[in-house]
Amino acid sequence: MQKTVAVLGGGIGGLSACYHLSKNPQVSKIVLLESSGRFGGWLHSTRRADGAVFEHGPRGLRPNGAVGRNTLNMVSELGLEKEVLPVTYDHVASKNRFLYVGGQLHKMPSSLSGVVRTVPPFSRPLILSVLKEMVVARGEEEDETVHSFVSRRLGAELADIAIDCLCRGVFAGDCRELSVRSCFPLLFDAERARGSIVLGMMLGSGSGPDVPPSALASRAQRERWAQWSLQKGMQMLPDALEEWLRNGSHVQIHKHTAVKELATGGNGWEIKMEDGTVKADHIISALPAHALASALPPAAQPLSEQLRKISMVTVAVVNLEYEGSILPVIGFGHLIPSSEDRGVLGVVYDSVPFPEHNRTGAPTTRLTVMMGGAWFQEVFGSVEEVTEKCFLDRATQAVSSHLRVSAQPLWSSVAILKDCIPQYHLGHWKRLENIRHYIGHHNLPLTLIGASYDGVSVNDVIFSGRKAAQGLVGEV
Ligand SMILES: C=Cc1c2[nH]c(c1C)Cc1[nH]c(c(CCC(=O)O)c1C)Cc1[nH]c(c(C)c1CCC(=O)O)Cc1[nH]c(c(C)c1C=C)C2
Repeated sequence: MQKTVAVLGGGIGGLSACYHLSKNPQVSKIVLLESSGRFGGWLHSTRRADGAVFEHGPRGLRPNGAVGRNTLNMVSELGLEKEVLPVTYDHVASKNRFLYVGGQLHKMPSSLSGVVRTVPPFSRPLILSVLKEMVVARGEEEDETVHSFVSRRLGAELADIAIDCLCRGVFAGDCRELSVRSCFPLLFDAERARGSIVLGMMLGSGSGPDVPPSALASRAQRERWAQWSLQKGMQMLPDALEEWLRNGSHVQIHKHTAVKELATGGNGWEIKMEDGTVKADHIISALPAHALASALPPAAQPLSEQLRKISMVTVAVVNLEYEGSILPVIGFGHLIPSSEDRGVLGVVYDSVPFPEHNRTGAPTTRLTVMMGGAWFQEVFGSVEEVTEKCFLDRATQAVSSHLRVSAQPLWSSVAILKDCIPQYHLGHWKRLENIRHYIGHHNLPLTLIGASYDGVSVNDVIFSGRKAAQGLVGEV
């Protein structure tokens, strides 16, 4: 029998699920419901008439691993190959990353000599921590915070500075609360399998899903791409997916359609919106966990309770454009540990990896300052009350003190990404186990995808959409 699948949420995960469902002959109808007026979620680019492109959310994607190959395969199938802007590992934006500690920028070691010497802000050569790591006893806990795990294995200094920064760059989160098991499963598994992160990384600790590479993904590997973007910004990807879905005969696309309530009925669902009801045999939810919790029926209260425990943080993203080449250093950008400044997380030097996104004509420098995250409320107060001007002032202050830039920006934009990154706090794995057990035990025709569960990167989210769509084969 042919079935109807409803996909809730038109971010990149929901679009990816629809794309793969549209190739599944067992699915006769796909209904995509998006509450806002646009698809793509946090993938959002401003394209100015003079050719300049500014990213308000994720910028370069990584090509590595099964999930990275999977995204490039999709890019290729969507006909976007010619739009790809690769950045290789030997590019200066891949080699040079900085930390802002003690009022100064410090280049992170990127070669062997940087690992064997003492390189500030660290007080001893990194090689000593690495060698010692191999003999530290295996942890016994089911989960541990990222900070505690790294302090135990590599020392407090690396945890306080490097890992604190990394967690701010990836999760905009606090490494003292984030779970190593869920945020860095490769590190956790390496310790479990080999007793050491270093040995685990060298020897490998298991294989990922099998995703054969397209010609584009093979090219990325051959040419050693570290990251890539698209000519007119990352938003080209959801735009191309939307076009693909609009050309499909059995996909119904709805924008401005918020889901109010979900009710189970017969073997499927009744999805109540402001102006009508849709019936579906199966739901793929690409909504953030807390948004799904609010729509679930009262009978599913234990599930809603678990979903609500997956918290989110808000990031203020300020894009700045300056006249000329104003950077005192060249690289990917710099991160700031929470001990130095709790509110400003980092600065990305966008024009270094992607000069193609600069306006045509005279040279410019494009920067993005990221603020808030896990410290948003503490530093800036309530998201409803804080003004865009406050973020713009704080961002230009940070650029002038960290990069010694006294010029005023030519152009700026402030975006407040409310609840944009889920936080996999200590015990996240157990919450996922409870959630999946509830869904299985109650035979709910419901699949959860998106950043709230098994990985926050764009590649992870796209892959979760594919897995959900393919997992329905034989089931719907
Ligand atoms: C809106 C802000 C975001 C911040 N992190 C993410 C977003 C969308 C998500 C994210 N960023 C990175 C990853 C890792 C995996 C990947 O797919 O690339 C994820 C899930 C990488 C990254 N982005 C920045 C940094 C410093 C890193 C760490 C790794 C690296 O050095 O390449 C830029 C950056 N992103 C955020 C901040 C605060 C920041 C600071 C410069 C938050």
